[in-house]
Amino acid sequence: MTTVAVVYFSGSDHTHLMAEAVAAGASKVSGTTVELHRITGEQIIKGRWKDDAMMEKINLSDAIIFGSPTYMGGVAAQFKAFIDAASGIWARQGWKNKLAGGFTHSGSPSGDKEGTLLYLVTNAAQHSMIWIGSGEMRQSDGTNRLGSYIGVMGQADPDFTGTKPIEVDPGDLKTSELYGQRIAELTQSFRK
Ligand SMILES: Cc1cc2nc3c(=O)[nH]c(=O)nc-3n(C[C@H](O)[C@H](O)[C@H](O)COP(=O)(O)O)c2cc1C
Repeated sequence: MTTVAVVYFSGSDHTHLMAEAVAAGASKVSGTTVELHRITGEQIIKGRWKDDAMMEKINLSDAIIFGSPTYMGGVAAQFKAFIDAASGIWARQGWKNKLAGGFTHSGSPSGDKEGTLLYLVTNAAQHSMIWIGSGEMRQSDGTNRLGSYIGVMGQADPDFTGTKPIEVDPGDLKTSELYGQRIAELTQSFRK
């Protein structure tokens, strides 16, 4: 049995929907336990993220898939606070050789999402984790429609009226699901 943790922040639920799709994909792989861990602003006190119970669970996983919306070309502050809280784990290399992946959602077509994913790669490298790319070619059914190979990208035009339901492009959801499945399968191969 292997455990895949999906750790993410989402301000207005696009990244949350992607996280659920990643989890659904990972759940398709028998012998995989999937955990969704949502970072919230309430976990940050005086600028420091703290949730010992959540961190303990994440530490026990075999793979961690990180998700954040793109805010100003990088990860959201709330997510960065979690990353900074994990620096103690970095010091003892507690995540070494766990598999890692990442996804992000933005409002603009580019929106500089690459900056977010590249930061997640850097963080994984600092932890000596093994980064897994998206692994899908662009396809006419919407799979990897944004052509991101580092990790998974999603994009939807912002609704400045605040009246429309929160939706993620079906192709981005499919890509997220395939990514979760890919990481769960690779985690099982790696742990054999
Ligand atoms: C503080 C802030 C900064 C943002 N910066 C960017 C950005 O740099 N590029 C972009 O395309 N969208 C940007 N957006 C839009 C978000 O990426 C977009 O709304 C995304 O879907 C939010 O994901 P969520 O629903 O999971 O919170 C920003 C939104 C906020 C609130």
